[in-house]
Amino acid sequence: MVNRPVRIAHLGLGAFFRAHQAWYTAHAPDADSWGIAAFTGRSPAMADALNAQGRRYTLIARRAEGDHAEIIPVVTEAHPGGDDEAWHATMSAPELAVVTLTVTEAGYEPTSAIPGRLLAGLRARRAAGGGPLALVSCDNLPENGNALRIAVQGAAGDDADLREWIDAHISFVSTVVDRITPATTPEDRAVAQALTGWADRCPVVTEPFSEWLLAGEFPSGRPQWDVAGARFIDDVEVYERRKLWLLNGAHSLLAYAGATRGHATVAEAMHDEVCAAWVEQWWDAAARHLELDGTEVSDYRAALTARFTNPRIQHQLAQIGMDGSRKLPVRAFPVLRAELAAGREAVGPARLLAGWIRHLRGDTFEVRDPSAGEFTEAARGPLDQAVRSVLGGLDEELAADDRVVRLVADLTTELSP
Ligand SMILES: NC(=O)c1ccc[n+]([C@@H]2O[C@H](COP(=O)([O-])OP(=O)(O)OC[C@H]3O[C@@H](n4cnc5c(N)ncnc54)[C@H](O)[C@@H]3O)[C@@H](O)[C@H]2O)c1
Ligand SMILES: O=P(O)(O)OC[C@@H](O)[C@@H](O)[C@H](O)[C@H](O)CO
Repeated sequence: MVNRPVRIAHLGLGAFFRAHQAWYTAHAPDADSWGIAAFTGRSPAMADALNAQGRRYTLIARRAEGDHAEIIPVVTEAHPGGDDEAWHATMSAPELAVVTLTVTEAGYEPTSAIPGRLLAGLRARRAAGGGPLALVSCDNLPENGNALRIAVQGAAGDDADLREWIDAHISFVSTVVDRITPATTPEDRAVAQALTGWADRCPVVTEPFSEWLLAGEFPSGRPQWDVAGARFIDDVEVYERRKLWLLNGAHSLLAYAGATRGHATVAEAMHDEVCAAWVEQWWDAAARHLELDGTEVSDYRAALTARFTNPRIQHQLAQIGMDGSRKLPVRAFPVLRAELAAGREAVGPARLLAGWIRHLRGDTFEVRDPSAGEFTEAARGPLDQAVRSVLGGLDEELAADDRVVRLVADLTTELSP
C-alpha cells in the first residue's frame, strides 16, 4: 500500500468531493505524492465509516451502457469537522499545499462555522511558521474564490496582522466544478458490492461526465490534475455563468416546478414534455445573456439534455431543492434582471420563482433551508402579497416591481395542481 503524505486538506467530506476532487487526485500521475486529510462538516458518521474500511471507497460511474466501479485510495485521513486538534495539526504541517472545500453555499456566510474554522487553521499555520497555501472553493457560487477570500478575511475582523499574513501567504483559487453526484442510497451499496465483491459502506455513484476549471495560483504546488482532465485558465467567469445558469438554474427549475407535477427525480421531470419545454424556455432566456458563441451554448445545452435524461442517475429533486434562498439569487435573479433590462417579459426565470413559491407554500417536498421559517412565513396568504414578501426577503427592487410580482403570481397559479 502506498504511504501518501498529506498535502491536501479537504473540508466537507460529502459525496461530491469523493466523486470529483478525490477522483482527479487519484487520476493525477503524481497521485502517490498527494494524500488528502478530509474533514466532515460536523457529524463524525462519514469519517467513522471511512476509517472503519481504511478510507478507501468505491466510485461508480453510471454510464448508459452499465456501471464502472473503481476504488479510490487517496483519502489518507478522515476526521469529524469538530476535531480541532486534527485540523490544527493538518493546517500547521509544512508539507500541506492545498485546501479544497465543498461546504454548500451557506458555508460561506458569516454565521457558518466554516470561515472561523479556516481562520483558526490559518492562525495555527502562521504560528508554526508554515508556508503559503492555495484555498480552492469547489462550491456552486459565482466567483467562489473571491467569496471564500471575503468570508475568511471577514472572520479575521480587525486582526490586521493576520489579514496581512493571509494576503501574503494565501491564494484563493476560483473554480467551476461539474459532476452530477446524487446522495448515496442503500441500493448503491448493493450495486457496489455486486461489482467489486467488497461490502463498501460508503460508495458514491456519479455520472461519467466531469469538468473542473481553475483560475489562480498554487504557491506550494498541486497534483497534476491537468493530466487527469482539469483545465487551468486565466478567468472562469464566463464558464461559471454558463454552468450556474444553464445547469444549476435548470436543476432548480425542475426541482420546484417539476415537483408540482408529481416528479421525484431530474430524469423523471425531463421525460415530461411540459417540464422539458420549461427548461428550453429558461435556457433561451439565460443563453441571451451569456458571452459565448452560439455553438458553444447549443452544444452545452445538448449535452445537458443527455445528462439530465440519463434514467440511470436518480438525482432527487428534493436534494437539489434544499437551500433555495441561497441558490436562487445566484441561479435565477441575474437572468431575470437581464431579461427585464432588455425589455422582455422574463417568463423563463419567473417560472423558477413561481415553482419556489409553491414549494414554500407546502405543495412539494419538505422545505429545508437555513431561512425556512422566514420564507415559509413570507409565502403565506394571498398570492400577490406572498410573492412580494418572498422576493422582498432577497431583493427589494424586484419585490417593488409590480410586473414581476404579477408575472410570478400568475405563473404560480398556473402551476397549481
Ligand atoms: N453533488 C453534486 O452534484 C455537486 C456538484 C457540484 C458542486 N457541488 C458542491 O458540493 C457541495 C456539497 O455537495 P455534496 O453532494 O458533497 O453534499 P453532501 O451532503 O454529500 O456533503 C456535504 C458536506 O459538506 C458539509 N456541510 C454541509 N453544509 C455545511 C455548512 N453549512 N458548513 C460546513 N459544512 C457543511 C456536510 O457535513 C458534508 O460533509 C454542494 O453544496 C455544491 O456546492 C455538488
Ligand atoms: O449541489 P447544490 O446543492 O449546490 O446544487 C444541486 C445541484 O444543482 C448540483 O449539485 C448539481 O448536480 C451539480 O452542480 C452538477 O455539477
